[in-house]
Amino acid sequence: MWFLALKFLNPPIPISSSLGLHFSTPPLISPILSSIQIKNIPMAKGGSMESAADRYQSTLDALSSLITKKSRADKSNKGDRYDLLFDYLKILELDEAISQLKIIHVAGTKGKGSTCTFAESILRNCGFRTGLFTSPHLIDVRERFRLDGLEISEEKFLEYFWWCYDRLKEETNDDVPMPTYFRFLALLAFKIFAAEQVDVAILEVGLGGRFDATNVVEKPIVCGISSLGYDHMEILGNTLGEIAGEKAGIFKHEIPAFTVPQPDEAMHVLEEKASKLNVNLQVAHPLNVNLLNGLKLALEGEHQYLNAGLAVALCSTWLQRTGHPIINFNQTGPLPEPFIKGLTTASLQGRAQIVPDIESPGNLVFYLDGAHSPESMEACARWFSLCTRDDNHLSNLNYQPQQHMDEGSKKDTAQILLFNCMSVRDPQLLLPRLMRTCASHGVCFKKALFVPNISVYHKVGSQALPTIDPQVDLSWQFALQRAWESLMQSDKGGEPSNTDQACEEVKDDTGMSVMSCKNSSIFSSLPSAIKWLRDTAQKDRFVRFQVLVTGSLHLVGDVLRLIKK
Ligand SMILES: Nc1ncnc2c1ncn2[C@@H]1O[C@H](COP(=O)(O)OP(=O)(O)OP(=O)(O)O)[C@@H](O)[C@H]1O
Repeated sequence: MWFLALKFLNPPIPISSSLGLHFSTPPLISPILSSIQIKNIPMAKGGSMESAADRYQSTLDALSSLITKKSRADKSNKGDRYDLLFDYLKILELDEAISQLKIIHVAGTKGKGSTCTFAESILRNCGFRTGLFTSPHLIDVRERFRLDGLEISEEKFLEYFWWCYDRLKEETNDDVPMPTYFRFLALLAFKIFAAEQVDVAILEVGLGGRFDATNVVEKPIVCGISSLGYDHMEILGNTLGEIAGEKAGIFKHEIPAFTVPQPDEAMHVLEEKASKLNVNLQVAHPLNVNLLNGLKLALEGEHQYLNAGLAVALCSTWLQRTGHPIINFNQTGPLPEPFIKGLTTASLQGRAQIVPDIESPGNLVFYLDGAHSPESMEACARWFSLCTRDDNHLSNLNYQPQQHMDEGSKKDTAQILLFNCMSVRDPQLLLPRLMRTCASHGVCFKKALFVPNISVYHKVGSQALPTIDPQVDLSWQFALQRAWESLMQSDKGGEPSNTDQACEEVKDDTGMSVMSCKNSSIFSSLPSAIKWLRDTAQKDRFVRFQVLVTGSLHLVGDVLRLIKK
């Protein structure tokens, strides 16, 4: 049985504000901030003020200038000077403010973003003012900062951005250089959440845990470790135990923590680290679907029940520890109504997202999921296979498949893969998992398309698509294609290599030479691939084309930008 004292029944303990810069009702532009900000608005030629769009772009340019190749902590943290973060906190006068925030801190290999999104939605539905910091973003950097469930307004973003950026620019030097990209974003999140006086700040770790910029938090209310697996091994270590050790770096003395069921090797390390810090570490079980009163989780895929179970445990503990007691937390009693509402209405782009194409005659649907690790590839493949089996999931989207189609009949559907991954990933680990998990559910891709991303890592993009590089290097896409063709051949009992014979060199619609093979094609740009898909859907109107876009959250973001325009 749950007993939940919600905010409207029992107001939470007020969050004290000792930060001089706090404002009780945040004004649109505070006097202190606007005076700093105004000197930053660059003048256009002829003395006129910069337009809003130019101003936003110059802000993104300033942010891009912080991206360095060495912006991520390596395992030993050598040369990365974690201590600098404490200098930045002082410069920004944030050390005291952070200690006032009531934080939920989540690390993990997969499911961090989803868990944080569920937790935010639950606590917002309980009546709290929420701040959510996630990464990466798909289209606009402001997606990373949500206030009360909505991405921060452009106005507020600019205000806080320049407040932080200017102070840091003024106070940093050769010994204390400007923070790198992710560190700056984390500091900005702290600034936003402190100034906006959120009741709860939910923070997703960027990478690892121990040396992540979010880990400057000394006393969170509760910590979570989502599913552990193999990713970023060059930084975090090659074994699950080593990876778990880095993630457990977010545990704090006597602060309770939850995790999901993990492989033994990882669980042992989590338990060991927890016991050293006197942390009460508990395993949150996957959410029981029956607790949702016949509704569905807002984020699709079986793996989301793991993330939802973790979010429920984190929120229950947060409520309890901040003076809003849920007595007797157990998994069998009914869930409080705001929990159900939170879990069934949360939203996060690019994770198991289904978007019918608005430009096609009703027979082209994109299934987008930013999976990029072996375990998430499998989760993604299961989700795609299960939802392409039936069209019920489309009814929520007001999508009407072609009337004349024999709905549900396999012969009327064709599954296509649109794939790219970053070259630090191993396609030999990702593609076989994807292909074989789909095949085990009876789904075979008619064609795989390999494309380069449009977004580039060393620049933070705006809403507009960056220009496409006509001299793009496709060698990575050729490698992916060879891996795919070889996989297809070996799965059909043929020789695993020697795929080139089945391929021919052709020109794509930009005039670039690309390889077209029996089971796959390369496109030199994403718009060319989308155009091909739309033309194909137009030509074959009796077939429903179901396109799985996966391998990279950047690719997913680029596709969303193109198809949602
Ligand atoms: N519990 C899980 N187990 C396995 N895969 C998962 C799980 N949760 C999410 N995924 C997969 O990982 C992808 C990213 O999900 P999410 O953003 O929640 O995780 P993340 O840990 O924040 O990932 P990233 O490191 O990419 O930010 C999803 O699209 C899905 O394919």
